[in-house]
Amino acid sequence: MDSSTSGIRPNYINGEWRPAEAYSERRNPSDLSESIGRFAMASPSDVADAVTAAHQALPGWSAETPQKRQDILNRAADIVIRRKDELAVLLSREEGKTLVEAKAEVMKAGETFRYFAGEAVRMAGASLRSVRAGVDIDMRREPVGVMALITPWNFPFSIPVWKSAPALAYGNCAILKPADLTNAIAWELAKILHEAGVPPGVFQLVMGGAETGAALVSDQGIDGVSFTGSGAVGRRIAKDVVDRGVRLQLELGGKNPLYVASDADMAKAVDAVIKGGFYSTGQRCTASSRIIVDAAIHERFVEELLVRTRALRIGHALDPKSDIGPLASAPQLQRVSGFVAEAEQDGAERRYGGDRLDRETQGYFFSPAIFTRGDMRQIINREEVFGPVISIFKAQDFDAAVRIANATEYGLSAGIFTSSHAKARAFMRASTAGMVMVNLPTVGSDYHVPFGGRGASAYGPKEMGLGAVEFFTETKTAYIAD
Ligand SMILES: NC(=O)C1=CN([C@@H]2O[C@H](COP(=O)(O)OP(=O)(O)OC[C@H]3O[C@@H](n4cnc5c(N)ncnc54)[C@H](OP(=O)(O)O)[C@@H]3O)[C@@H](O)[C@H]2O)C=CC1
Ligand SMILES: CCCCCC(=O)O
Repeated sequence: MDSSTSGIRPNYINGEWRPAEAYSERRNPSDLSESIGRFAMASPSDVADAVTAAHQALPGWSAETPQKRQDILNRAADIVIRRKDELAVLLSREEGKTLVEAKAEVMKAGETFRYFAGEAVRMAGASLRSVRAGVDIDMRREPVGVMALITPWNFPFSIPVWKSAPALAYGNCAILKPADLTNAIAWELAKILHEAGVPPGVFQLVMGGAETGAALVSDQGIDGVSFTGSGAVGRRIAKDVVDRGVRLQLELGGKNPLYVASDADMAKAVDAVIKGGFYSTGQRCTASSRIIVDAAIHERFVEELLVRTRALRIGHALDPKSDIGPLASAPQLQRVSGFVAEAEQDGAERRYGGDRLDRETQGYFFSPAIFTRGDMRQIINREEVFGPVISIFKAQDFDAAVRIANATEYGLSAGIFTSSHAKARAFMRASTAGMVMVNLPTVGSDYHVPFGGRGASAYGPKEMGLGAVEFFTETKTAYIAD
């Protein structure tokens, strides 16, 4: 499958591995001396060929039995589970998350394939009586068509699977354009689906940068786009596709609050902030970035958080002693460092961290940053940092905490730590987020329920679970009289 002459991993178009002269190379963010590999950059004509191949495959695939689709997705799940250790090592080497986090991501991808394998035979409609005599109604679901899947680098295996599995389960054809930072693990996904027996043109991989993504989105043969990434790019894609009547699903950023009430279990709340704010090097759309703490416990909370944060081990993602790996890239390091500098200029008090770290290998290592004196006028509390940086607010009471929590254009995830069920229920009702966590970190989600946000965090149907069928199928209602 490799282009033997150059060792460049080829694209996967119409069931064949297609080489290209242009390539990009990825280096391990934990150890820049190590190359992860070289990956072919798909040209606009490669993208056009993929869209043509998808349309050629669509009639057969959409008419395929649900059993056949289920079998292929179950085989993909089997391969993922069988290869989970090597896939996790590759993911950790390429993206920089620790091996523990990489294994969790790979397992979640395998479970997602298994879930949507089952969904293939549960593509349910409804039969109803009409309000008119002698008329029956049949409502059924049908595939949308050729779907462009555009994914970010921070969950470079599970997000492509989150999109590919339902797309295929419901009879669509899918063309994946992964982030250029993380082609290696996406290439393995193409290999897995090829081995699982996906027919030519049903699933395809076109690697490349923003220009490859733009060529795919703007192709007139695309029937739907599922995008996960930054708000800026999502809005650009929306401008391009909505006028064309192309179906669109955007999963964007977050500025997620975690409220620690005075009756919270302090140790659990501190642990949740560490996991939600700093693990995965803070590079999660669901990361806890605004921590709101009741005034009565504010200083005790900050002190306990500082003790735990100082003990964190920042290092090579594959080192079992590392709690936190490097940032994913040089631009990420520059971006996060810039936010730290701005925060201090905006009046936030830097209590810990926020600096680039040297380690035995050259990498993008960065110390988790803790700011107090949080204020919504500070840029760090309005824009997504996408790094291990948290800002702590002091709240005088519950209502003040809810106001701060909701004071954002985003609405992805929000959390509360409290021992009061009444307070938890009140927060769940008052939150403007699409997902609310009670006594849990703001990160983490189950694969069988809808995932997604509101406001600037999303557009269109939710992903995953019962949400996926709304995006990856069209309903058709038939009225039948004798
Ligand atoms: N809501 C959610 O579920 C999640 C949201 N995110 C968000 O993603 C962001 C980080 O990921 P990141 O990859 O940097 O996001 P980007 O928006 O930069 O990129 C996302 C994807 O879009 C591609 N792309 C870039 N420009 C265009 C374009 N003009 N047309 C089509 N495709 C394009 C990128 O390609 P390339 O990278 O090759 O340039 C990449 O594959 C954060 O904001 C984070 O919050 C991340 C995970 C989950
Ligand atoms: C897989 C994409 C988003 C995952 C959200 C989370 O686990 O926090």
